[in-house]
Amino acid sequence: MTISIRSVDKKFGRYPALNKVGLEIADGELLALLGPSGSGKTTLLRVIAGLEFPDAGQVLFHDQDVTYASAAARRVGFVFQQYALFKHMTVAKNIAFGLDVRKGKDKPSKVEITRRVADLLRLVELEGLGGRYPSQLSGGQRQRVALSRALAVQPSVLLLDEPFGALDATVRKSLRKELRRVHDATGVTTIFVTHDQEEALDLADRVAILNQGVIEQVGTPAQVHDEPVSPFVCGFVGEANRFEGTVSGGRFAAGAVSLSAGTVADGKAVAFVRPHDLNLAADGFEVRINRVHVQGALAAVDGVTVDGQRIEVTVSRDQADLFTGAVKLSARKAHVYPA
Ligand SMILES: Nc1ncnc2c1ncn2[C@@H]1O[C@H](COP(=O)(O)OP(=O)(O)OP(=O)(O)O)[C@@H](O)[C@H]1O
Repeated sequence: MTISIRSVDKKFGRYPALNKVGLEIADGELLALLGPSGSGKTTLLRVIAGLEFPDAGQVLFHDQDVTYASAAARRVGFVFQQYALFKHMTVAKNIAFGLDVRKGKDKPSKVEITRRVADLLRLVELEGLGGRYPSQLSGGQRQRVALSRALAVQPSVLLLDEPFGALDATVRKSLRKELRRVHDATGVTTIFVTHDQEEALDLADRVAILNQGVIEQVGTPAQVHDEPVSPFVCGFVGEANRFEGTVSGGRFAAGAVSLSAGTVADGKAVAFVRPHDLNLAADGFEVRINRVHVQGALAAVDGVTVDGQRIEVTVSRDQADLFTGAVKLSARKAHVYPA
């Protein structure tokens, strides 16, 4: 199912939650909506679901205008952060629910429903747990049931709103992999809301970054990380050292820090350098090293420039010993924007 969102506006009172939002989602794509709290992610997901209607603009499913169609008519599958499972029903009954409530010729036979539930339990690796009740499952297992239940009705699109938000980091990571595997197995167009950039970059084919109701950039995880189009995207996606300074003749300067500014015009500017884009260089700017801490195969280095700006560097562990006392650093790559 391809989805087109065209110039969608949504206000709550006078507050614009979505402002001229446009987005094209390809058939079978897994897209993450990423942004800070209050940026409009949930509102956009609800507009796509048909749980909220826009003030202006259009939503198209496969070239058909569904802007004001109900959620049921759109055949969307939904997974929320809270496990919205029916407590008094077994796992199997929960998964079968959307099929059980169908009427007439739309309702599959009992045998067919049992087969589909078994397939879905296998898909999310919960075989043998169909007879349990939600209270007898872990948080991660409940979300896998919620995912199966959303998939049972063979939705045209699967929408997930922070589905792993309430789970601990390890379970989140494994469910992320699981969702990707399930997506690849089913091919359902999937839109996933998260405020966790690592989750978005790890999971999605493309990431749409929202800031105050506006989409600032849509791109592959590599594009939004390596070629951020705005200071907001650069600061939000991935780690970065941030400097406020001035561009003059193609160089950015902020106190002791000097960086290539590319084609940015002379004037006030803001610059970002990823910690792994800094390296030792005889003609670099001086940094006094405060601390080196090993993190697995990498080492994180904390330092400070002569005029007191904090600098973070990430290096491979075998280079860590070189970072003692005072060193000189230069940036392999800097992102500079007019301020
Ligand atoms: N029903 C509503 N009534 C009034 N304001 C609302 C309503 N729903 C959302 N808003 C406001 O619209 C803005 C966008 O909210 P939304 O829930 O879409 O953001 P979000 O990016 O999903 O945030 P979070 O990550 O915190 O869930 C927020 O400022 C929010 O307070």
